[in-house]
Amino acid sequence: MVKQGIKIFCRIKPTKAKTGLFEIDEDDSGFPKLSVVVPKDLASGFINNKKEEYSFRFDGLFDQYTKQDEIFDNVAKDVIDNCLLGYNGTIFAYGQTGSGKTFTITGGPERFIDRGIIPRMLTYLFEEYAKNPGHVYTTHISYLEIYNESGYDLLDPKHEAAKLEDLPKVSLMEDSDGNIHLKNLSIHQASNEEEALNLLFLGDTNRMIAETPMNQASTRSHCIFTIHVSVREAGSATIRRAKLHLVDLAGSERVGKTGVGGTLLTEAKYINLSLHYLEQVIVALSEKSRTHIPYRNSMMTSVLRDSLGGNCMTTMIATCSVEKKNIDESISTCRFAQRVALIKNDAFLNEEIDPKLMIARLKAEIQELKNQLALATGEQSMDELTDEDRERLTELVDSYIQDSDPEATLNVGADMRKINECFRMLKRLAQGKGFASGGSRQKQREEERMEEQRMPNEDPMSSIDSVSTVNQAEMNKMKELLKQRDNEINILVNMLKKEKKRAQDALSQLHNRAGSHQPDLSASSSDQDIPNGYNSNITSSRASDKSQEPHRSHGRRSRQGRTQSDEDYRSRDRDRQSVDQSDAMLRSGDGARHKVESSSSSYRLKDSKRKILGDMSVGRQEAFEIFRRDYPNNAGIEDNKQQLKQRYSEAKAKGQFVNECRQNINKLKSQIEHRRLQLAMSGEQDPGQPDEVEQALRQQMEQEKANYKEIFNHLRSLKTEIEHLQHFLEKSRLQLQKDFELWWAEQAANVQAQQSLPQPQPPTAPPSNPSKAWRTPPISPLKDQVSDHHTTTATPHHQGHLPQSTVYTADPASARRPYSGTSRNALLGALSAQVDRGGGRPPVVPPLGKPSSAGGVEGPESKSSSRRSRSLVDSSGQSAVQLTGDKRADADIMAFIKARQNLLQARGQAPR
Ligand SMILES: Nc1ncnc2c1ncn2[C@@H]1O[C@H](COP(=O)(O)OP(=O)(O)OP(=O)(O)O)[C@@H](O)[C@H]1O
Repeated sequence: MVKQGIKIFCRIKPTKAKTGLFEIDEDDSGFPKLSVVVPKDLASGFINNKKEEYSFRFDGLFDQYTKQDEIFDNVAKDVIDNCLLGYNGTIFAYGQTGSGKTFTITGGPERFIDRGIIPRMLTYLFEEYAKNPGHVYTTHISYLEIYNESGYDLLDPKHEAAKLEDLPKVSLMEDSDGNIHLKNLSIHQASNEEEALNLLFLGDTNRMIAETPMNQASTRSHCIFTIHVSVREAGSATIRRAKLHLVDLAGSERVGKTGVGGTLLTEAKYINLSLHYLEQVIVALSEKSRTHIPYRNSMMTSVLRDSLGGNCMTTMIATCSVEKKNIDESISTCRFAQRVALIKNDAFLNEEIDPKLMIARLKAEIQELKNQLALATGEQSMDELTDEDRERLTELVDSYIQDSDPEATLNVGADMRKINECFRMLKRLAQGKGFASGGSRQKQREEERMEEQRMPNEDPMSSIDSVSTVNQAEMNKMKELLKQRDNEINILVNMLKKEKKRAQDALSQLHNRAGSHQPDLSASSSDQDIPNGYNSNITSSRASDKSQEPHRSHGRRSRQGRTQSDEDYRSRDRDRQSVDQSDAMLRSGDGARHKVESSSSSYRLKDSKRKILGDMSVGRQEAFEIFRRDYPNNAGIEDNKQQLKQRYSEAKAKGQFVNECRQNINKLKSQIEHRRLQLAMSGEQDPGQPDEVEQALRQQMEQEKANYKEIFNHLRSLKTEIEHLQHFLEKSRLQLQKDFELWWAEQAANVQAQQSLPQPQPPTAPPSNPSKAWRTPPISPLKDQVSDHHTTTATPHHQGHLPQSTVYTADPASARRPYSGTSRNALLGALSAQVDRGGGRPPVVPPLGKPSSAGGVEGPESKSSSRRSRSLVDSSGQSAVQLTGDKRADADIMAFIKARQNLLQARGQAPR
């Protein structure tokens, strides 16, 4: 058992603001110190505390320049290494909203280098597995989200969850021993890195889709990604199991800021009850006198029971923001961490006997006992011994006789039939008749060969005499020698036979192969010469369980009857498929065209645009296109697409190179084989002298292998990067779709509100950072418009009719940006076109910034446009367009009309 305090680390979030309030002191204590200087105006605001300087010690402190890989190396590696040894581990991130918890645990939303602890851990895990081929590993994954004391399974593969409540609900169960079980939480086996990452992607996507402005899930929910690892040494019955929780807690802010200037701190106010309960547990654990720890108060503390004061090696990462406005929260986070550091956990090795092996052992024992019983009662089995039984007995008797130890015993179990058979064999041997089984025949053959090896002039009688006088040890020695020679002869005979078939065209074949780009499928190459693990497929494979099993011996016929060349062929074929796949992806042209197919889930990525547009009406599609073009994240999406394209090209080139290396290795092997054969046949080879030609070939082969290894590793990391980029794109696609739908719904709602109220509403704009904008509490549109000169001011009366939950909290700059200039005209065009269609006109999509030939849309200065728009909506704001009677279609039409009017108003072209 290892008694260990919870380790605490602190990570400072990057900021452009120069605050000068924090200082990191790396003294010799091994525990760096974070000093926080509170400005006087803030210090007086702290409740019951007027201190101006605070200092906190941590096991490690990471400033704002620390990269994700450093965090992984310094915080996570230890935990995962211990997990592989059989110790449970937990890493949890704690800090206020927006301080970088998700960034640290899962990673940033766009760049590959920003991937967080979880994806890096999964990659590391499978790399470690590959390093230990003598061990059998299994990995299972679960992903739980806790929101408002309810648990949800994020690995629901249906991928249709529009709300958190659509996900399967997870509940807590406690067994009679007080152990907590999570009912309904699915657990998935991941046989390789790709499957594991796909599970993470699936969970993250479900998490994102389920997040709405109402529940602000990411801020107020806890997410627990759990990796279950089990490891067994090949042949051992002992199995080690460990659980690793990676926890992204809800935002920890606990105080409300009120008052003029927003600097006055009021009474502490919990916004998240479960974090309050977490604190209670931490406090109870840090007080030695406390016996009752209130784990049961919340679902999160129940799930993390072992991580807090139990059988686990736990690490906390406190995420802090150094900006002045966040200083109180950062101090609070650091204080919390100091308390956490006082908790002592008792981690022990989770070792048990593998039940399957135990059963096998018990079965053997039962059989033995049955045999003994039958022997004692005389009720022996009357079945004949099989040939296999006899062979085995012959081997046992033979090794018994050969054993020079006088104490050696012959143990064949309590089976009378076997005992009798052994007696029969021994009798035959004593009579000089030898074994009667296959084993004896082999012995006889050996003796005959010995006879043939004797000197031709030797008197047979005298040799018999001499044989009879040599002692047993010498005899054995000779037999061994004989066996060796036999083997050598056999090898040469086989080679000769092979050569007979191929000798005539061996050289021409070699030339042919050198000129061909196709892999040499006939080469009898052996994967023994390929470094371990390089035959593994770089593409996804369902049968990849094998990758976790100890490496099987190659170079001989496997149990399924496959030869090594078969394996080689298969392996090469897989490599080719991988390149082909990259090629196909590249050919598809559009980087957003996703080709990843997860083998563990039904998580499929498809053409993003088609997927979004699929069920939209034409007018909506047009509006969407414009929305997309002005979408604040569009630049990032395009950048990721370009990167993806680049990676595909790289992967394709590398894949070809790997194939070439493989072919070269096979060619060199054939050449070495051929050279040996030639020397053997010509008898020129001096056994004491290495052959220089062969050595040169070997050197070349080593070089090729090194190239192969290097490029293959590169290819593997490229593949991971490609998967991440694809995931980012898929996430962006979903976010874009979500934001568009919400914007659209808002327009429709505004129109409905407008129908009862003649005053117009200003347009709302997509958020500057859509994924985050939803998280902040809704702000009245009035607030935005005060600083937005391009929009009109809504009356408070109107706000009451706005769906508060869907109001964007975009900054004024971004609120203006999406609908300015040419895009504004284009959107206007799309809206007009839709309305026109409502009146029976053909759809018109005007070119950006140009007057529409069909008259649907004019440029900003066009008077006809504004004239026509007035005819669509009358001066009272009521629609002059005939509605269809269909609720949804009418809402669409009204949304267009409304949005159009808003835009015109913003430009001063429409009546208010
Ligand atoms: N170390 C960092 N480097 C670069 N960007 C960061 C870092 N930490 C956080 N960010 C960025 O800051 C924003 C907020 O971070 P993040 O979502 O991780 O916060 P959080 O603490 O998880 O918030 P919440 O409680 O709302 O979930 C994100 O856009 C993220 O990319």
